[in-house]
Amino acid sequence: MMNLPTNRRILLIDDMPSIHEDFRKLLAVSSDAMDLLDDEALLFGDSAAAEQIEFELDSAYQGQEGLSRVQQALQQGRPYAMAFVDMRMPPGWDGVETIERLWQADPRLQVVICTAYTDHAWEDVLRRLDARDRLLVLKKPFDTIEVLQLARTLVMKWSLSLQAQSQMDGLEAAVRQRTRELSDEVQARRQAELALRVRDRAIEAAVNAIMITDHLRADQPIEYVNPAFERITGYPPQEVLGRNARFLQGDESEQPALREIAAAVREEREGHGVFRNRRKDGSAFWNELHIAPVRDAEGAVTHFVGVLNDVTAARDHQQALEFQARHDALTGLPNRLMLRDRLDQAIAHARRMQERVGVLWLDLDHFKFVNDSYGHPVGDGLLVALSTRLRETMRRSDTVARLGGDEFVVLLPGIHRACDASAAAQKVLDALAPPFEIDGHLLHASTSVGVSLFPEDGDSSEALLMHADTAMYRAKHDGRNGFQFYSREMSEQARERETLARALHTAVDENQFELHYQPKLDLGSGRVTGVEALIRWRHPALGMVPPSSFIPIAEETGLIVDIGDWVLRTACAQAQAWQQRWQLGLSVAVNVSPRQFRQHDLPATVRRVLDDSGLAGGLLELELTESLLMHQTDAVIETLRSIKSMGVSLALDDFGTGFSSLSYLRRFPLDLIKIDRAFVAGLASIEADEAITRAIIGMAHALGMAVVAEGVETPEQLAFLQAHRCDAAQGYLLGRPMAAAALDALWQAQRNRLDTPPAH
Ligand SMILES: Nc1nc2c(ncn2[C@@H]2O[C@@H]3COP(=O)(O)O[C@H]4[C@@H](O)[C@H](n5cnc6c(=O)[nH]c(N)nc65)O[C@@H]4COP(=O)(O)O[C@H]3[C@H]2O)c(=O)[nH]1
Repeated sequence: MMNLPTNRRILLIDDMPSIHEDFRKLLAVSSDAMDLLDDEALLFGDSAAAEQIEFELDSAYQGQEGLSRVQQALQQGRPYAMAFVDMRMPPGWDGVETIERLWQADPRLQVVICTAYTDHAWEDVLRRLDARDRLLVLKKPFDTIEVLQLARTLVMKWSLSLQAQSQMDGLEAAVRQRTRELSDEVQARRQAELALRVRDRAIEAAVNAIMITDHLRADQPIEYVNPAFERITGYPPQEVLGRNARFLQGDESEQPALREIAAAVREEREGHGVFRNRRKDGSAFWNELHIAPVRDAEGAVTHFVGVLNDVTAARDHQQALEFQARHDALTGLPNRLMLRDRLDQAIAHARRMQERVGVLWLDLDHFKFVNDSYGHPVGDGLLVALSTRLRETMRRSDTVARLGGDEFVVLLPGIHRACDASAAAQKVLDALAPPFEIDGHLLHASTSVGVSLFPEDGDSSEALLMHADTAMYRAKHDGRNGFQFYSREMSEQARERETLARALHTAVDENQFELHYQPKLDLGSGRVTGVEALIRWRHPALGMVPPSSFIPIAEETGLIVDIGDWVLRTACAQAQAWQQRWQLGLSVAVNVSPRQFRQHDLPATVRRVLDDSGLAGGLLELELTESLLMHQTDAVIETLRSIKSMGVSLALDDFGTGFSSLSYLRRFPLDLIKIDRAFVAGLASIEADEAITRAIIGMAHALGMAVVAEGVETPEQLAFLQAHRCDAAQGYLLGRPMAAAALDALWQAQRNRLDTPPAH
């Protein structure tokens, strides 16, 4: 038996105090009543009778009072289970009105109308109150048992209905709860479906190809591919579903990245690789593939998801960048970086195989002239053409690299003898000998080549390159357009050169230079008509340093410009001093180096120096080298002309040692040619030298130029030159270069001779 909520509170509303008395007695538990209840228990099997029923009876004598008691009881949380309400209670509300009010306050209150008669028809009453199950009618006079039974039943009913209500509320709450849960579930399912749809859509719309394979079936067939798969590979889904993805490999199944993917599948883990695949049309593309296993609830792999990305463009770009980083932009040849790699490899290989490695360092002779004279596009064209020729000439296994500017290196891996390297060097020289035609210009690209060998000249790429460079420098020094093997002495010389270069800076700052002057004899008159100024460096520790040792360094370092200015100023000042003192019209010849000619505004300098010294332009002669004129241009001719317009003479020095082409002499406004002392040395002994000297004199005269012979040391040489109408001569025979003061005696004698009238 469940525990019912008990409520024994009963309110009696009646205007008759006697009735209240009667009810009080009635509802007190009498033995009769207990008997009666026992009978009921026997009949209904309920043990309610066993309970000690003690009603709590309250009294009210008017409807209003009854209402306030009901309200009070509600406030206390102890409502009445029922009320006996008298029908007629003058002067207050009658029973019906009272009941209406009571129910407004407490709709659960059960009411028993006590009446002997009624002013209302019962139908009206019931319709008006509309609460038949809460309302009973008790006719007076009351029967004790009836009242008691009514009270007991209604009290019980109140409890039962309260319980029923609470059960109903519980049920409703449970239903509400379940409904909420169900709607949550529905909502969650909807959201899951939406999320799946979004994911599906994302896969469908993905730029990357997505492929799902069945891991549980034999040969792991493709189960799904998204539209991007067809875009990238060209294969529509129907042609790939059910197949293993390896058909994308074509015949390139040996790529290392593929092995990594296969391992990842085998080991059921994530994997990544970039490899070449084939599209349906057979074209190759670079596929960057990521794969990841999909596991079921138990953790077993059921599928693999693969994301494919066509990275061909990015890879091409990267390869282009890598190519750029390792190649020369102009010629496409490997650059220094790549050369170093190849050289390192060649050395390692040669060391294992007991072979040699040859390094040829090439430097174009006079490339700067090409650039300066014809402009950079022509210079670039020459470099490109030369690169092509070199590449075509050398073996495929050789590396032809450009280090920048006009410097190239040819790497000869795996040679056996030193003569293999010299043969290669000669091949380079031969290949570059024929002229190049660039933009309508015929250009010669003579080259100086330095050769170093592994292992004898060094066992590292740095050493081999450095020594090949040193050897090249020597080759250039020894007359250009040739090759030279490296030797240990060269390194020593290179070191000396460096020391000298540093000392030369100090020499310029501290003016350690002097000028010596070598007389030039006019062979017609037998008089000294001028001198050549020759620089001397008196180094505080090294003593006299010959010009042949420091002029090339001064050229390389650019110091020649300052030195040349000093020479010009000093020589002109000296010539003017002599002129003022001796009035002999002696000219002074000054050597002008190519760099000086190129980098300096020479006409302006000459003008300034003449003005400053006061020397007449006609007494100055500039000696130019052949290489300076070799790449004749309008600019060079223009410079020469403007110098000549000051009355200054122009001489071509060391004629016969360089290209010695008389044809180009015609184009320059030259006044005289100086025959190199190498030819003069052979006069009166070597027939060929005599023939050449004769030819030079003849052709120079034909072109309106005078000829000066250098290095005359013997009377025979002098006699030969005189006999062949050479105009002037210099040489130890006639006078060594000497300090200015030492020449005063000569000028004095010459002055005297002029002042003494000839004897008749
Ligand atoms: N064996 C022999 N040699 C003779 C004889 N007569 C003269 N010499 C030498 O021949 C060289 C002539 O000068 P160079 O050909 O212009 O050759 C010059 C010239 O190219 C250059 N040089 C000298 N001074 C200057 C200068 O002030 N400026 C520039 N740019 N170069 C200079 O240095 C080169 C060498 O000058 P130096 O040593 O003074 O050598 C001088 C001179 O001393 C002889 O009979 N026999």
